[in-house]
Amino acid sequence: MPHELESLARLLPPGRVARDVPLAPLTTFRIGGPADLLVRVTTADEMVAAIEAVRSAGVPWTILGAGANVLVGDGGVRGVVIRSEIDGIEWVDPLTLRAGAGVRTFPDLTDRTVAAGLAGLHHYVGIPSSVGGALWQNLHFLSPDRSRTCFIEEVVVGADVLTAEGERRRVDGAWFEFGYDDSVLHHSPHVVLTADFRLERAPVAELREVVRANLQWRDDRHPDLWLYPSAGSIFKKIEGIGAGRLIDQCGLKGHVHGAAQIFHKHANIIVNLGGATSAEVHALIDLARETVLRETGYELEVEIGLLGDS
Ligand SMILES: NC(=O)C1=CN([C@@H]2O[C@H](COP(=O)(O)OP(=O)(O)OC[C@H]3O[C@@H](n4cnc5c(N)ncnc54)[C@H](OP(=O)(O)O)[C@@H]3O)[C@@H](O)[C@H]2O)C=CC1
Ligand SMILES: C=C(O[C@H]1[C@H](O)[C@@H](CO)O[C@H](OP(=O)(O)OP(=O)(O)OC[C@H]2O[C@@H](n3ccc(=O)[nH]c3=O)[C@H](O)[C@@H]2O)[C@@H]1NC(C)=O)C(=O)O
Repeated sequence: MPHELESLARLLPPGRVARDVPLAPLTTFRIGGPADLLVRVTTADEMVAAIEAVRSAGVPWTILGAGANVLVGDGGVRGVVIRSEIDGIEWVDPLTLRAGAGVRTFPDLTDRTVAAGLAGLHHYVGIPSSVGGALWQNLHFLSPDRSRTCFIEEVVVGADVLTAEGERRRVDGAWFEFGYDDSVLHHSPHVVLTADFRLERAPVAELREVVRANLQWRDDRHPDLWLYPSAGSIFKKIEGIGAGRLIDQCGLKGHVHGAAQIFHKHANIIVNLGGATSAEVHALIDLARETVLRETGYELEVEIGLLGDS
């Protein structure tokens, strides 16, 4: 191990740096080989120390949040995987919540804000994500009347980040250059340490009704992660058409390859039926892309992050 990583291991509490750690249990897909080295950080200072160590050691590194939007290759991930478990939720003022990048948007932030009668994060109930992953992908869900999509960017007012240049600084929401399934985090290796969300007062009963309806909506379409591990939508949205609808029209819904399946309720989701490999999921991705292109002319683009060696 390079000496910078030895020093990091000495700095962190015992057990937070380990070699050859299987990543499958750290993902909602439950698929993937080991990280050469896994480092778990629970504070912003530990994250900064970890990034400084991997940068000066010159080894490849990857950040993992809730592991809800990634497919890890069967060969695992070379170099260092830093799991963001940055903790802590505090009120900056009565309407502004600050949360560590490793905090779960659901259930931690939804539960806390709904109970306090604050609107803004309740839309994202039921969606697995860390705060860092939510900013990375601009977490989104349909509005209560289903007429538009709500994005987490609407409530992000600031964040503490470690920039790609190694500077720790406070940024505002605009700095993230949010788009659909997109932010500046996709394009430069900046790291989110904490984020601030500005919320609005709303009656608790009204928020609870949105929570109930959104959970019902997801339950009707999405796999229960305990029964069917998955990573949510596999392909990017095709506005007004629907990636899932195209795959469905091509007759691929329910198609099985090994232990991976194009989910029987929603064709844009691939599920792990038990012991699926990354290679099996890739085979289904290729099948869907080739079939949809041949039969409809549309090119499907993968939405999830593909980590490591397939
Ligand atoms: N709508 C839905 O039903 C679903 C939506 N999702 C979305 O997927 C995302 C899942 O989040 P999560 O599981 O936590 O992410 P993951 O653990 O899946 O990590 C995905 C990527 O997020 C980036 N990332 C994570 N934390 C940080 C951080 N602190 N700073 C910078 N980058 C970070 C990393 O990108 P890099 O490697 O480039 O550094 C990482 O590879 C959410 O945004 C959610 O919207 C997921 C499932 C279902
Ligand atoms: C699941 C995710 O995000 C979800 C998000 O939860 C919901 C609610 O906002 O809207 C999107 O789903 P979606 O179901 O609209 O996505 P698509 O797969 O493009 O489906 C569009 C439409 O196709 C139709 N459809 C879908 C699947 C199917 O098997 N058959 C079918 O006919 C449905 O009418 C559906 O409404 C996001 N998916 C994408 C790719 O943008 C994720 O990011 O992982």
